[in-house]
Amino acid sequence: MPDETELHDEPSAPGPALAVRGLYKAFDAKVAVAGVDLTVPAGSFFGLLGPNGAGKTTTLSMAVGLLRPDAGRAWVLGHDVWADPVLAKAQFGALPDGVRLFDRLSGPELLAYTGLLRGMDPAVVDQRAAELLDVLTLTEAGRTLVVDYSAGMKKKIGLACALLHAPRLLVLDEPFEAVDPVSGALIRDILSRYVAGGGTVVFSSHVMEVVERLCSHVAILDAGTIKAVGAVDEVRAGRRLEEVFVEAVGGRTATGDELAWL
Ligand SMILES: Nc1ncnc2c1ncn2[C@@H]1O[C@H](COP(=O)(O)OP(=O)(O)OP(=O)(O)O)[C@@H](O)[C@H]1O
Repeated sequence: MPDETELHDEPSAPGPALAVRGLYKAFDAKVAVAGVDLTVPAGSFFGLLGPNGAGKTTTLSMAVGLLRPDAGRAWVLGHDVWADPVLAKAQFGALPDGVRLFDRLSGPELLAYTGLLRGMDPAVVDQRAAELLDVLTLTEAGRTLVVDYSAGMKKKIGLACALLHAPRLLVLDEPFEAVDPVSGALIRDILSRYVAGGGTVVFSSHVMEVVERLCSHVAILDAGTIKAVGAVDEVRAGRRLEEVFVEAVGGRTATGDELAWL
């Protein structure tokens, strides 16, 4: 584990939307995140790419205050996520991994509950909830409990909860996973408009095309460390992002001899 004194300086004002310094997390002997520094500029569309098990979920969970790091710090719009959690958490909306939701509620109930927890005016919550359910095609689900939603519907209601209080930063773990192509296109549109309007999005993915199409900035994470980071064009340096990714994470190619029994 790195010594806290080795950490880089705190991000200076006017700060980035999200900054993490020296994030480190081990689960017993397994080091999941091995000292990650990231600076997400305000107004950027930032993709965190990495193969399975790279540490994306662990990094984002620590960045939004859902998982306590063994070392390191995180700031949202200048507010320390661990020292000043109430203020920091008011600044962003998060879609956590596995969509940890109060799923014994219907979609409208979950949105109402989320809005009231955030101290929002009930009339505003009702109006925004109806609009979000409509735009995300969840109105038809009616009183169905979220626990009985499909995986893609759970992603969408989780996204609706993250958007409800109109935060300036969204931190989304695999927002496109399990959603159908129509919903995927819809979510891309919503997020693109949100960024065009001055918001900042950070999301994790393994889908290169989505990151290449949407993002202004990218970080490639592998084995708990950042292998490349910067504006997408800088990281790509004239190549396809997939090539850079495979090179960065040491991709393996099939020789044709594997699984000969299959
Ligand atoms: N609660 C936990 N207990 C033990 N090990 C964990 C725990 N959470 C994560 N890990 C381990 O930490 C490593 C990083 O996991 P993480 O979920 O952050 O990766 P990821 O990049 O999000 O992967 P994926 O793309 O497959 O979702 C993995 O080796 C995983 O097994």
